[in-house]
Amino acid sequence: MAVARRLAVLGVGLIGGSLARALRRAEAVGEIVGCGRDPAHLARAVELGVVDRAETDPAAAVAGADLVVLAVPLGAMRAVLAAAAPALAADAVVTDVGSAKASVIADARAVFGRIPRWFVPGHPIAGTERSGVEAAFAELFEDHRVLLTPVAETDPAAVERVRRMWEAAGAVVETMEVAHHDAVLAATSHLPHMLAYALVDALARLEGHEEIFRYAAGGFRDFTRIASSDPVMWHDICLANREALLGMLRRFQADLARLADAVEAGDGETLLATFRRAKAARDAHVLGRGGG
Ligand SMILES: NC(=O)c1ccc[n+]([C@@H]2O[C@H](COP(=O)([O-])OP(=O)(O)OC[C@H]3O[C@@H](n4cnc5c(N)ncnc54)[C@H](O)[C@@H]3O)[C@@H](O)[C@H]2O)c1
Ligand SMILES: O=C(O)C(=O)C[C@]1(C(=O)O)C=C[C@@H](O)C=C1
Repeated sequence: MAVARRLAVLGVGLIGGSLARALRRAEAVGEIVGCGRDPAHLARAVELGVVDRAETDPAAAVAGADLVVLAVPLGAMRAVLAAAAPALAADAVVTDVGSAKASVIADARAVFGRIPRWFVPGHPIAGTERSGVEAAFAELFEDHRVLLTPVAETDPAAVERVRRMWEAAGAVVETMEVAHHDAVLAATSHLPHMLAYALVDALARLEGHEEIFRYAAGGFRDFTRIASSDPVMWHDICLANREALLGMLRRFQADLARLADAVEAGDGETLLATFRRAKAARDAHVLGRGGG
């Protein structure tokens, strides 16, 4: 069943491009119009068949579109939404894919003076450490969760339209309260990215770090994969979700300090108890589960 006659994707990168590919493969949309800052990047998106045509002006991209997806970094959301706003069609539903939700809702309120009933905040819990349209693929969202965070003003019909869009892309859609979303993602996504960046950066600043990295094996590679993610994107996420992330960072600092104290005291019991509790939790809740 068609989700949109014309889909506008503002930000044709990993997420926006993957969604466009998925909806095209599902034959769920008519024309797909892309928008971005870089004409060469946009030309590539057209050349790859990810979008049918592309515009550098958000207003030109959304003109006549009945479904609009904001897929730019969080730091660009407000400017792009403001540029698109005057050209939004009366029947357009607008959603986003931002990794934090309160900040995007604040952006919508800043642009429109209220939270539009046709704006449905969303977040696909799926991705990779890569960026750009070349990294986009149709299967990215299959069996992964998408969290929609409607607020009191949000039109239920608009929520259902966005739900159908994600389901056409193969995702499993859930709704979540805004602050809870930002707290949960601070724990499961934003903190882990901070830790991966911090570890690699700490080692990279050591004297003789070349030798250290030479002897880094699978464990280091696994743990630090996400440190290859786009720094601007994660700069934006950390500042957009500052309060929730700070709470998790302070909690983690205290837990790490307790582990350091146990090492210093030769307190093997505390180390064993911690490691056993963590292994049991990961085996029970993370291993073997489907998507994000
Ligand atoms: N990467 C992930 O794993 C992941 C997962 C879920 C959600 N997200 C969210 O998706 C959004 C996009 O992330 P991505 O991974 O697709 O990034 P990306 O860098 O692959 O794509 C972003 C696109 O937006 C364009 N862009 C940037 N600033 C712009 C501007 N001012 N005007 C117009 N276009 C602009 C870029 O040219 C690029 O094409 C972010 O808000 C991010 O939080 C990312
Ligand atoms: O799999 C990855 O590489 C990701 O970073 C995806 C990931 C995450 O798991 O933290 C990153 C950002 C998102 O907002 C959602 C998912």
